[in-house]
Amino acid sequence: MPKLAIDRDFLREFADLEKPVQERVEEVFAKFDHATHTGLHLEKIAHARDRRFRTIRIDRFHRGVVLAPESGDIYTLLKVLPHDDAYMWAGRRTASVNSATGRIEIRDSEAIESVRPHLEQMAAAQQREESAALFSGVSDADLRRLGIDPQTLDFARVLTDPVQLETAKAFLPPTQWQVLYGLATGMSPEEVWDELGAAITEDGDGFDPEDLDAAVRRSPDRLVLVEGPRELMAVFARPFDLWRVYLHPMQREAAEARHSGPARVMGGPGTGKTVVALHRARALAERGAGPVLVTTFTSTLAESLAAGMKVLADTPEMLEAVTVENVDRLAHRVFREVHGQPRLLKPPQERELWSTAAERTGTDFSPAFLAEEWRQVILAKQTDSADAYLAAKRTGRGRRLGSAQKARVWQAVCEFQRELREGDLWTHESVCAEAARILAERDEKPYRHVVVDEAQDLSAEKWRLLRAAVPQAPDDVFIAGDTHQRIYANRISLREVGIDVAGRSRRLRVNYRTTAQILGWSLELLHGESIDDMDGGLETLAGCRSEVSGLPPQLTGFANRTAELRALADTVQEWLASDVLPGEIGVAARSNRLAQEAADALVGAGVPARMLSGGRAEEDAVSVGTMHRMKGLEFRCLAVVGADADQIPSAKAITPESEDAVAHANDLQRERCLLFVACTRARELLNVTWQGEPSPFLPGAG
Ligand SMILES: Nc1ncnc2c1ncn2[C@@H]1O[C@H](COP(=O)(O)OP(=O)(O)OP(=O)(O)O)[C@@H](O)[C@H]1O
Repeated sequence: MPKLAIDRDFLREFADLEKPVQERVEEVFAKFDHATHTGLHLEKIAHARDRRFRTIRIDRFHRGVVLAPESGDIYTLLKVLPHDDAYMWAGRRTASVNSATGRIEIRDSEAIESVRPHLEQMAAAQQREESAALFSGVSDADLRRLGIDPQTLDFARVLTDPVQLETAKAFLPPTQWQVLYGLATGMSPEEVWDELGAAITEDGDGFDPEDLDAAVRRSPDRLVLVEGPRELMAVFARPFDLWRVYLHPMQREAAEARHSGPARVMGGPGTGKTVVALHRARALAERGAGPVLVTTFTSTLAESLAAGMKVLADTPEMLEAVTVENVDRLAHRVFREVHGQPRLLKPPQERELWSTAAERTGTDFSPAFLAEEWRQVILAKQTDSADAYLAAKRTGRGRRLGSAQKARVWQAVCEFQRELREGDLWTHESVCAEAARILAERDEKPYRHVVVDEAQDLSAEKWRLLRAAVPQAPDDVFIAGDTHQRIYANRISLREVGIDVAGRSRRLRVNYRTTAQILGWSLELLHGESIDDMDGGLETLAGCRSEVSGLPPQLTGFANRTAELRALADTVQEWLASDVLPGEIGVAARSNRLAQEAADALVGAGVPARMLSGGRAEEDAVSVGTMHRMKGLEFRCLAVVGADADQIPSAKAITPESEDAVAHANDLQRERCLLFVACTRARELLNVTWQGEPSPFLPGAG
């Protein structure tokens, strides 16, 4: 039975076709799986360079271009174009199998052949001037090993200038172009080979260059094989949600692998960790071993995961097998089942209780210090006695405490906890710790698998709850996160909370969100910072890259806030005038107050703008919010306002160095990470502004 594969570029173009043409495309291909290829009336193309390209009638004016195998039964839909354009497009192209990756490649052979003589002449002229060929330092053997085929190799040999290579992107086979581009930018063949690593599915040789079926199956990042009309309609219904069906091989591997225990996926911003987490949840639900929990640290992020899950889980049974909720919600649910509704302590009440505890026990530690010590050491390490506290490692707490001081802190903590007990008072943390205790004692766990997104921001008691929510079994815990994007104070070690991912970590490197220019500049923000990997080592963003090129971030300083916000309104209006929709624009500020000022300035200038509250961007208004609220969102155009020395780092968020040097350094790092998170929400354009002195974190400002 013939099968249909759809090219990802076509799907994007499908969205731009007129509705009646879209409907015809759906009708024509819906019949595909019960037709034979002859029944489909695939027409040969006279004078085609590659006889495997065929066309199919869509309506009076349009033709589809299909790649038909000579043997095998997978047909690939590549294009739908007006009649003459379709014939021209198909007539000039050839399909081949990349010898390094085994994946399918399509090139515009006619363009390669017609440009080549001109380049050759230029090369000959330059040789007389003794300027070198672009790849003179790379041997043919290396090029071949990296999958460069004879036609591309011959072409590469006449290139003398990187600009020529840029232009050739439009017609060379894409993977081979990337290889050449890597070499042209100074990478060694070994480095390029490593880059190809994820794409190399089997050991180099042995790919049959004629076996297109096998090549299609090896190309899930580019071609999706649809299983029947229902799946076909689902693909056509969401042409923009490419992540739904086309996964990078590394993403697919991370989503589908089987593990003997907990596993995780790491990677810089926009590399598709959330996408992998959702696919993982679907894969686990499909395996049917038991209920899956998908979770994260805020309700806003959980909402967007739930929306993603709805897109992915296409049957009611699958949706039922997967629960999406944030960890606090799970904690409160488990707690309520046993104790009923908790009486929660409000932050001012908590401060008062700490002051009283400090007074009664005669210690001079500040309420804020005691509260942090309780959260980060006593709760985080489950410290339940004075001796345990004396022995506890106080990771992340800089101020050294002698044993006499520790004894006084312990007394104050006991006093605070006594007040909680006697008043039956709880905090979110103690609710979570209690829920973890309840589940740890149960033999029957509520879930079989847990998938955690934005893992870097969860506290130790939350991890303990999640650990206790699933049995220790294969594929029990799956973690997605990036410690470079940690924006809250929790620094934990996965091992200490009973989660061992050793040997089961994967790293994603290709950024699908941001342009290379925005990503490169944002990475500079964190340059030189040592950031832990939650597993005893250091995390790295090395190799994180985007394959999309765009404009560099625009950095501008102003004399005062009024001028800065006036310029913001002008910029946003320019974006709107260039066809960007209001919902595709975001404005981020460090403080809620400045965000509100920015929103007011936009509304005052007649721009529809709304403060982010639930976290969801609205289609008809520019979204304005704090950098914390930006987490998990993305915008075509993003303005970061108030990137001043006074706002970033925010003095309120920084522990004075004199009080605690380690906490001070950690707080500074967190502020950097927050700015990094905000800037990496931009897809195409990023505009960063400040008044007076720029933030010391900004690369290239001032
Ligand atoms: N294979 C893919 N094909 C097309 N688009 C993709 C793919 N993977 C991810 N994306 C898109 O890239 C963007 C970033 O993906 P995602 O939010 O999963 O990344 P992330 O690593 O979780 O990001 P961050 O850590 O910055 O929050 C999204 O718009 C997503 O739809």
